[in-house]
Order: sequence, then C-alpha cells, then structure tokens
Amino acid sequence: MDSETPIQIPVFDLSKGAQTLAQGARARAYNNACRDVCEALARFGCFEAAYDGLPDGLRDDMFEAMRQAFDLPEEAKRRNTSDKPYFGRTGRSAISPLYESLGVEGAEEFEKAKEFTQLLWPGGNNFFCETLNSVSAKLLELNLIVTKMIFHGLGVPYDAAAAVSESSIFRVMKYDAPSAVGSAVVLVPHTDKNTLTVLVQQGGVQGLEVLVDGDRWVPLAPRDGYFVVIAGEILKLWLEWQAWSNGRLTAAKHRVVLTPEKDRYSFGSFTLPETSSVVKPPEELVDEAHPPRYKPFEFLGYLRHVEANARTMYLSGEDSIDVYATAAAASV
Ligand SMILES: O=C(O)CCC(=O)C(=O)O
Ligand SMILES: [Fe+2]
Repeated sequence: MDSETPIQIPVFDLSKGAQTLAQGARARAYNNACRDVCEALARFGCFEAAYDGLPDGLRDDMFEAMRQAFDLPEEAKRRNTSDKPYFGRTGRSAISPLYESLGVEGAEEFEKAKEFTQLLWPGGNNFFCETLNSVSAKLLELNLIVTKMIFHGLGVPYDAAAAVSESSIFRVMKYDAPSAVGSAVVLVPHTDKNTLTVLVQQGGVQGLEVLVDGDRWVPLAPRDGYFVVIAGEILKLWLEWQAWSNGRLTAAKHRVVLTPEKDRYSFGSFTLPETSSVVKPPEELVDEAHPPRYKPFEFLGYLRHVEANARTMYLSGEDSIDVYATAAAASV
C-alpha cells in the first residue's frame, strides 16, 4: 500500500450484533458480522466497536471514580498487589515511568469490587465500588460478545474455546503528560498477553496507536460510544495452534503516545485463561493430521517469563509469544 494512503481501522456496530446474537446464531446478518470481525482481526488485530451497552453517564462516572483512585496516596495504591504478574498495580517502571495502572480481578463480581474498594479506601467508597462493578460487568459483556463472534466466524465450537476467556481483569490506566516538548511514547509498543482486550479512552485526549503492516502507526482517536477491541497473544496462539485461522489472526502491536498538554485516562476489560491452566489445544482437535504446533505451557509460567524479561522483550520489540511457545516453553 502507498505510504500516503490513509489507513482506516474498521468500525463495526455491535449494538445490533448483540441483539442478533440473542435471536440465534444462524441469522445471516450475524454470520456476516462475525466474518467481518474476523477479517478485521486478521488484517489489523483490532477494530472499533459502537456498542450501546455502556451508557455515557456510567462511562463518565468511571473516569471520575478512577481519578479518585489515582489521586490517593502512594501507600494506598501500593496495596493493589498480586502474586500473579500484571494482575495488580503496574507501571511507574523504568520502561514506562509516566504510566500507572491498577488491576482488579473479577471486578464484575460485587464482592471482588468491594474487596478492591476497601483495599484503597478502608472506610469504603460506595460510588467507586458500584461504578467499578457495573462498568466492568458491561465491558466484559462486550468482550464476550466479540469472543463468541470470533469463534463463530472461524467455525470453532465456542465451548471448546471458552477456556481462553475463563477469567477477567478490569484495569484503569493513567498516563502523565510528558514534560518535554513534542510527543513521547508513554506506553511502549507491545502486544497484549491475554485473550481479548476492550478499551475505553477518555474523550478529547489522543494517544492510542496501532501498528499496521509492520511500519505504520495509526492513531485510534477516542470517540464517545466507541470501544477499541484488541486481539491478544493467547487468542492468536490458540487459534493458530489449531490452524483454525490459518495463522491469519494478528495480535495488534500498540502503544500510547502523548503530547505535553494533558494527562490521559483509559480503562479496559482483559479476558484471559485461568492462570493455573495449561494452554493447549483440546484433545479432540489434535490427531496425526493435525499435530499441535506448539508445546503446551502453563499460562502463569508465560506471564512470569514476560515479567522477568520485560525490559529486553519490550525494548527489542521481540515480545511475541510464538518464541516462548515453540522454543522456550517448559513442557508440562
Ligand atoms: O491506554 C490505552 O489505551 C492502552 C492500554 C494498553 O495497551 C494496555 O493496558 O495493554
Ligand atoms: Fe495493550
């Protein structure tokens, strides 16, 4: 493609798709929508979705609630720990010093949202707790709608594939405006290590960019009522593994670039396999004609590997799961 030709990341209206889904997966419109989603993910590894399941007011409440959380003293935010890499607070690292994020596993369950809220505010914060709980449930709903569409579009039985979306993390992100003149990369280029990511960006602050064709960074401008959907490494690997997608599914490489004017906020739903699970193809899909292409590996082991090698992986741009799953994965 000519380097001057503007690249348009596909946009789908999933509000209607969600209704069609409820009416039965055979509907022709649904089949077409699923095929389009798969094509977009094959080419770009991401797309934008219009979706009416998260009211604007609730979205704005979430931005207000997360501001309250980020404004808390360091010691409160530091209580967001986890023994699993990337599950708790991340950022403020040598690689991404202007980025900070808090993670809540299973925030769509009220008890977990409450537990997290009490970690930050021992005296409680009802507004934060209720907003976190409803918003995470609504985003997860969209995440799972898209996951089903992908598997339907590729002809993969969803029940077999549900294992890749067994759990979820809701994450709130803050990026400090860089102080230097010009723009700065505040979140390094990376592919997500989970299954599927659904993001909401704060209105009016440009920042997210996705790499297309290996050499063009395409901005994804924030737009009210639109969500960014990004395919992660696990989804790519799982589908490639069984040649369901003929190796065509892309885990989009993306980054966040900011100019000095404004801090930026975003939040997202990240689905992933149970950390203790072994990522491997279902036995019924493997036979002599379809041997597994990668070694089975424990998902937690992969996350630990990424954490231990983050600096080298991210700075070299070599953060692909393929290398780990083919060569470095310990047999389980
Ligand atoms: O803030 C964003 O828009 C992107 C966040 C992101 O890429 C991530 O958390 O993996
Ligand atoms: Fe990401």
